[in-house]
Amino acid sequence: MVEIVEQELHKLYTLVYVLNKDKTKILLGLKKRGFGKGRWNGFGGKVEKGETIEQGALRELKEESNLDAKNLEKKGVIYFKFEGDPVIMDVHLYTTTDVSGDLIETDEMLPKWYNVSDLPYSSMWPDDPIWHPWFFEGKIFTVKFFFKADLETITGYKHKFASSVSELDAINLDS
Ligand SMILES: CNc1ncnc2c1ncn2[C@@H]1O[C@H](COP(=O)(O)OP(=O)(O)OP(=O)(O)O)[C@@H](O)[C@H]1O
Repeated sequence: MVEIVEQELHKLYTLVYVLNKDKTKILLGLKKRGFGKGRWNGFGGKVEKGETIEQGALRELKEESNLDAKNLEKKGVIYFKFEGDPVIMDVHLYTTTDVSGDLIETDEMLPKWYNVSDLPYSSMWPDDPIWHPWFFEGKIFTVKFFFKADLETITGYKHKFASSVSELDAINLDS
């Protein structure tokens, strides 16, 4: 018997959520082109060769909003698997309340501050309302979402919480 195993290829991405000091507001950007066009999201993108994930997160934040972050706090890893696509997106999630520079609209993003209690979920990724409660409660987590090829329908997810960031890498969602 031949067992067919689908190869999984992982690609590294970053996602940065900028919050105000009292964490009542979040800076989102309306994606103007490419993957996720028309959706409000944090700032981020692919990690490039030769940079650390954190360097990639800082670079994407700067490229997409013109902001510099003083420090980034890691909050989790979110995996996305789309039906029929062997690539798994490994999205490393960071947050900061400490940014400097002038916020600008860029080719990629139209930025806007939102009240945390009033986010535009109908124009955001459908996974956001699932993991946002964990994020806003300050939890550290890892989660894997399974999407249909329509990039819209979630067929399932599995998640685990970590007690510290250093624990994150060791989490196996399949055990
Ligand atoms: C499926 N559900 C999802 N839910 C929440 N966030 C999601 C997401 N899927 C992708 N994301 C984020 O969207 C950005 C895409 O990045 P993306 O534009 O592709 O990368 P990058 O800027 O390098 O691209 P180009 O320079 O245009 O090639 C990146 O932050 C990534 O973490």
